[in-house]
Amino acid sequence: MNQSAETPAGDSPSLEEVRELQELEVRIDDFGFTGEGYVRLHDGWLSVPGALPGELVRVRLQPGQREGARRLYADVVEVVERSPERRDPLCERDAICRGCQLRHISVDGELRFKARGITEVVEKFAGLAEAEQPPVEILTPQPTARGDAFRYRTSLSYRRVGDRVELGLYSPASEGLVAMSSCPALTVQTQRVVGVIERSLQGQNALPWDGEMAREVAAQVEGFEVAPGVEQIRVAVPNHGVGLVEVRLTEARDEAQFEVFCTSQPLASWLGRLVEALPAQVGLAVGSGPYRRQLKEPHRVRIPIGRLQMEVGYDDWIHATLAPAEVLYEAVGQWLEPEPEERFLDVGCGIGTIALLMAPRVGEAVGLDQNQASIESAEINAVGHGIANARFVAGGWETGLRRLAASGERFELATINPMREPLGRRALAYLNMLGVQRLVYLGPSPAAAARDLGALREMGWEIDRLAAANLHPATYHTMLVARVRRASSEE
Ligand SMILES: C[S@@+](CC[C@H](N)C(=O)[O-])C[C@H]1O[C@@H](n2cnc3c(N)ncnc32)[C@H](O)[C@@H]1O
Repeated sequence: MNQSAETPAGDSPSLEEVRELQELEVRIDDFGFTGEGYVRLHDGWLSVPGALPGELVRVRLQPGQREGARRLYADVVEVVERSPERRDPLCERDAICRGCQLRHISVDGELRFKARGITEVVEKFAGLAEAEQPPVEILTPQPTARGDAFRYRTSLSYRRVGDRVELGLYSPASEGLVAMSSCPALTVQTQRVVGVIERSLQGQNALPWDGEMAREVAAQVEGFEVAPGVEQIRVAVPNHGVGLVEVRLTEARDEAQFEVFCTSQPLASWLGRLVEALPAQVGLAVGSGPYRRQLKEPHRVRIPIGRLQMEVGYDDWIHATLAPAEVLYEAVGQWLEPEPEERFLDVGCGIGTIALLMAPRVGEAVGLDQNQASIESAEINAVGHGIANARFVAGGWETGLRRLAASGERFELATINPMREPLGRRALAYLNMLGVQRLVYLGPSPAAAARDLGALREMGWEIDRLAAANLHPATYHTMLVARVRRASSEE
């Protein structure tokens, strides 16, 4: 049974006390890395999603805490003393959905949290003390609206509740599913696709595929066992107008079993209906890993980015949020200070957006990316815009940069825009051979980016501008943007 207690501010309880009390009042010390509130305990930490630094909150320990863990997790029961930064949440589902970790804080508070995060990772991983760092600028669309429809991907789970079907996101705070078609954080296109999936299920009081049907199939197939979890079909909807619905069968373990799943009547007819109902640019795939079948190919689409109309296919990476991305692209052009005769290298070019935006301002722009599909899209986009001084090459960080260096290419300017992994010292070393002097690093994972910045500093580069790019408002995600110059270069 839950007890209740108060701990005077400043008197932090121990892990054991928190476990015993289950429900207690705590003063939040600071933000954790992922935007949750955290409390320093005598011998560990307490993470409280949805609580803000300085607040006094009544919290309840979440069920299922790991034995011996030094970090415990609790939910807010009541905010006893509010932070002046606290704002009304973005939507009425706030209490149960944690998709947007910073939905309850003012825009200024969110931006300060993000800027501070950049300072901390640069100090920790790039080895540059706060006092030595340039001030962290903020790159965010103006005015910044909380609750912009910025998310293009969601996972929907299925479950049968009595004679009803629920489709949505599993909520961490209850066993229920949160419906996603009206989630204000999803892009309009993604909401539309989720709506199509929901409608395809309407009027059914049984799942197209569920545990019961699995057992019926199991009775027909020798060696087929039904494990717990077969009731769930997960549907992911990445989207920018172009997307893919993936129906994951949790139980396909061999080809024969997969075939039975796909052709079993309730599932097959539901999938058939979905193929008809989904927009042309959204594909449909069933299964995962080795047992996966594409039932409908997604069409390519055109997306406006600044003055460009970029063609994108499903296998291409592009920003989830366009308005903030445009602010970012604008900053890249300004920060690089290009001269008309200089050559520009776009490392991790994707569909070629940065190279094509830079091409009119430089002598030549070259894009490098390991994704062959994106290189083809980039070429299509260059031809489509009549841009003749941009070309694109396929290759990994190290091999691609080495080949460019080996063939005697030279560039004054570059951007580096990886995913969430650092490039590493060996790949970065080629930048010196390529003659690069000014570089803008766009790091979706600030810690990974700061590691690369640390390696560059060791090789004689200097960070002279820093920014936190707010590409995902209301979440803890921040992009680290840094301008780095080769200190030893003669300009
Ligand atoms: C964040 S996206 C950047 C896309 C592009 N700069 C834009 O603004 O649209 C990262 C890109 O890095 C590429 N990439 C990831 N790992 C790579 C590697 N090891 N070598 C080369 N490219 C890689 C991906 O294919 C992807 O297109």
